[in-house]
Amino acid sequence: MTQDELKQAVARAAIEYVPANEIIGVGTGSTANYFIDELGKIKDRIKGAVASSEATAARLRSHGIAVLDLNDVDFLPVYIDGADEITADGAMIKGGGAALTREKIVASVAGRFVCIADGSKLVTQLGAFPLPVEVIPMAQAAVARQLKALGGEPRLRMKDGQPLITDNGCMIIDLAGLHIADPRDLEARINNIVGVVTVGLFAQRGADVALLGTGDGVQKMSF
Ligand SMILES: O=C(CO)[C@H](O)[C@H](O)COP(=O)(O)O
Repeated sequence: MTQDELKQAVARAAIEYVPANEIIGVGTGSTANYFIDELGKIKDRIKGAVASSEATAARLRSHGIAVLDLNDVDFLPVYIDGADEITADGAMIKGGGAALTREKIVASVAGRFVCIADGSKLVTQLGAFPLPVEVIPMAQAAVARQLKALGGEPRLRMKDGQPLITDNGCMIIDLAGLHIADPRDLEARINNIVGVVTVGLFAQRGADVALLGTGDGVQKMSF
């Protein structure tokens, strides 16, 4: 199976986690896009969705799914999203699609985080994928110096020759070369740097369930 077929398989499997007559949280990225396409097929079963990015909101709307403002929602039973890396205990690196801040916010309001990913995302230690950190633009150089002091190699994410600007008007620094032995501790330390909006480590609040696409079918892990 191709990587896209594995992503489609987990997107289909995730429909089982969508409760009827509720509002759910929806993530960002290619796997989340496949999930949105599946959700479109059962759209009358849910009340609507809270999106973790403008791109996700547009795709949900294109399927006729109501997109709600998180400020009008008290609780989401489930948040369904992809990951760039996930460990066997549910800690993740996210933000490859630059949506980490809204992803973390929407996930924080959800009862259950269901991670959907192809099996290549399962790792024994986080860090081979450069860790995304969303920063306030005026602080990007100062934050980069502090991130370098943590042992990584910071690089400002670019798009079309310019710094990428997120949905929040901020920038992304990707921190390469880390071997993350204690994800919760590193999450706290990076969160503590002035000028950091969000770090793409999802360890303090990791996944509750992971659906991983493999050649032998969808592997389910609960944490
Ligand atoms: O965190 C994310 C976006 O900010 C995505 O979940 C992550 O990058 C995985 O993307 P894909 O499903 O395309 O592999």
